[in-house]
Amino acid sequence: MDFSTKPVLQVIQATIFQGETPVLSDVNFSVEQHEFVFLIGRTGSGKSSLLKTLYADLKLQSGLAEIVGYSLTKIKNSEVPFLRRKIGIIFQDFQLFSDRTVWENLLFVLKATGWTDPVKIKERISEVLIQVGLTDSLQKMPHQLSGGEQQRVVIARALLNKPSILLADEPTGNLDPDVADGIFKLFQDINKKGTAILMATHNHELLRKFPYRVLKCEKGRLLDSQLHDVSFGSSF
Ligand SMILES: Nc1ncnc2c1ncn2[C@@H]1O[C@H](COP(=O)(O)OP(=O)(O)OP(=O)(O)O)[C@@H](O)[C@H]1O
Repeated sequence: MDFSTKPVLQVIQATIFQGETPVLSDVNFSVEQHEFVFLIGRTGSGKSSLLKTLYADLKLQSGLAEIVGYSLTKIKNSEVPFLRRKIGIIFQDFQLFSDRTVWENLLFVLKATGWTDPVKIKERISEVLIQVGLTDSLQKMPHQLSGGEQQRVVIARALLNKPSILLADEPTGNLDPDVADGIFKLFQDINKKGTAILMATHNHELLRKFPYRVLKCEKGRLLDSQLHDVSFGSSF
């Protein structure tokens, strides 16, 4: 366990680009260990571009950013897989291998990230499936699971390497409201156990119900509810 008080993520004077086009400028924020932060903004305002920059899918071309101990300015391509082991990434569309069982989907990630001991592999897969409340689904194919169950497997997969932060892009977007509530509660449980969470969402209900800190992409800037009056009325 990391007992330091260093932020898990820090961005200083960054510009977020899509190709040559700046999407967000003068981006400054940090996320502390154990924090839960919402990322909001209208469609096309730059939420996904920011998240993609944070997991090194888009290059940080200007400014500084450090996440889970890696500098995004200096990171080499060969280091990106190691960075992603310490970040859990969760998207709206589930992206499980449709031709593999739950067990095989999880096993694939562990093997790809250097796990070799069969006993430890079995143990870790059981642990994450217990954590997401899916203990009976090991041998099921993704199509045999509901949308909410599939999203739980995706979350289990993101937890395998005990990440310090989860980056989630609209993780409840495709789900029925009741199912979405269950998934959100799971994120809260994970956060309570010490993993920071940065979650992009369009879900007004969540913002009203849970007074977590909010970062808002607006007109090419990133506003922070700790510093600015961030409105999240009806249009974001
Ligand atoms: N692959 C891409 N190539 C070029 N431009 C892109 C690409 N993806 C997104 N953009 C542009 O970058 C800007 C920010 O898009 P982004 O996807 O980050 O917004 P968003 O806030 O995540 O939107 P949404 O809520 O719809 O997911 C938009 O103008 C978009 O058109």
